[in-house]
Amino acid sequence: MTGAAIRDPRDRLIVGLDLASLTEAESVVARLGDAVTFYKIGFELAVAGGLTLAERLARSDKKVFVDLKLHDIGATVEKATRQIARLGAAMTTVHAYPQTLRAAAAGRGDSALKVLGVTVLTSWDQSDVAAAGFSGTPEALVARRVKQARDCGVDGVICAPTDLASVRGVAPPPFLAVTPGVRPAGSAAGDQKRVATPGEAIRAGADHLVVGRPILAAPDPRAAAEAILQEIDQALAEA
Ligand SMILES: O=c1ccn([C@@H]2O[C@H](COP(=O)(O)O)[C@@H](O)[C@H]2O)c(=O)[nH]1
Repeated sequence: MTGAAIRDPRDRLIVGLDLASLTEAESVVARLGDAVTFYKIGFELAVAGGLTLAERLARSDKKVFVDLKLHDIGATVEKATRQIARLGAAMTTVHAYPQTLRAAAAGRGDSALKVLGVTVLTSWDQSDVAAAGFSGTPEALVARRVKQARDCGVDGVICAPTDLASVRGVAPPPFLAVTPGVRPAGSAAGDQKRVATPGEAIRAGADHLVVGRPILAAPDPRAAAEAILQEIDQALAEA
């Protein structure tokens, strides 16, 4: 199920478990309880044994996004993607370069895993794009990478919520648009540079929102997640 068809706000919110140990991650999952059904496991937790948690969550009643942003020679990316599919993950990421995208699409095969191409990191602005050696704006680079992701056979992209209007112009649903860089009004942006609120992201066409620190660092993580779910629900009702 993708895009407009996803009406339960819990299927839209992906909580990033950016934590240093399995113990901490398991404690957050327990605290969030049935308020959260979708988790992301990235580099920090993955190197602390997080892939075993990914497998356990996927075998329980949760969905899991294994966010390893693969980028390597094609054979390596293809085999790694196949292994991530075997964990039972619902989503994974590769950097949005054509060779890498095609390899990941091959590794996914006909499994249920959704492969997403990372377009331009949400922590990048114009100066970071230039420093990395690319000409043009972040928006232009995102648009180019979305077209390449679509043409290379992956299932969607990671983009900033502020990119969604142009992303949706190039790749309408059911192509997935998943957005980190989501900040409830008043919460600290941290190192994120292209940000929007949960409501803005949903109204602009995001399928799923990834939220880490605004929930993990909150005094009451469950209440913070529930406030975001309420905002998502409100935005869906307006759509
Ligand atoms: O462009 C990207 C790609 C991935 N991320 C990941 O999303 C979360 C965001 O966490 P916050 O604490 O809500 O900022 C984090 O795991 C990143 O690795 C991203 O932010 N931007």
